[in-house]
Amino acid sequence: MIEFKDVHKAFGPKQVLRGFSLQVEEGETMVIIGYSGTGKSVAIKHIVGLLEPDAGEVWVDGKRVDTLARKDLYALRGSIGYVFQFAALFDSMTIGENVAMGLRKQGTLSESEITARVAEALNLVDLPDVQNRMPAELSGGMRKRVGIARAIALRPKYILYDEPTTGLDPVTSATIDALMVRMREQLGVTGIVITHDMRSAYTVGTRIAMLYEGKVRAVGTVKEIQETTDPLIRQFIEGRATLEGSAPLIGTDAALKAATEVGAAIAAEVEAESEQATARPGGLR
Ligand SMILES: Nc1ncnc2c1ncn2[C@@H]1O[C@H](COP(=O)(O)OP(=O)(O)OP(=O)(O)O)[C@@H](O)[C@H]1O
Repeated sequence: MIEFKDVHKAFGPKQVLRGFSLQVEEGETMVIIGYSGTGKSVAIKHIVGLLEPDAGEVWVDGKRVDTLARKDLYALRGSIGYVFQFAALFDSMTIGENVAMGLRKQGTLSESEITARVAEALNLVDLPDVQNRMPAELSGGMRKRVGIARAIALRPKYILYDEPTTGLDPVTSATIDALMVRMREQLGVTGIVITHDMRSAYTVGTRIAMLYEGKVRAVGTVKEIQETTDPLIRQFIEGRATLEGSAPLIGTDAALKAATEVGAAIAAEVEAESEQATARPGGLR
């Protein structure tokens, strides 16, 4: 189990986490949603000890991460796969070498065992034939799948996915979603997924938590989140417009009306412009 207990984290004067508490049970996939810059990545970096809380506790597998000795922290990291936002493959290494890297670092397997483990991981992400290719030869979606293969090659108990489908087309995103579901169903991996993609959240999440102003605003099953009456969560999951950057407007009728008016004004201007252009000799270019 992974547990955050009343975690606080600030960077200088910027308070990012302000009493963040969340429990992730064995075998589930917890999706964390929330506005950009609210601290989702900051939260999951605490799980692998990349960040330390200013106050509060972070527990993984019965161990308190934020007070672990370095040696024990490294051992714990061996049980956690981290799929980074931008795949983060080494360009100068082949795909096979990239996937094998963590296994070599662990130093517990023979070369033939590593070869077998790399092949198995690439098979699991449906990329059996790319071992000798270089990262630059692969599409963004394929690189993300390699990132997942690299994480699962270590047979982790937990996988943290930071925006795994960002920047991918809908079909490739669906493939990545299916892979995340496969990791849970076939390998029993406990996962945490940070995403802005609500379709992905509904597909892969056993539960969804929304982070807002440094705390968990709500956590529940997909159905519970979809049926929430909390206006702030509804606005987020429905992707309704705000006019103030990422600052959410509650009582969105006014926001929606204003956005519609702006949209209508732009449409009218474009229409007037094209009418003038058609009236001009030569018409529209
Ligand atoms: N190492 C750091 N030093 C200083 N500030 C940081 C550091 N890491 C994160 N922050 C700040 O903490 C805030 C939260 O960042 P974080 O990356 O967790 O947001 P996020 O919710 O994951 O956003 P996004 O959805 O855009 O990825 C941001 O304002 C960011 O600039």
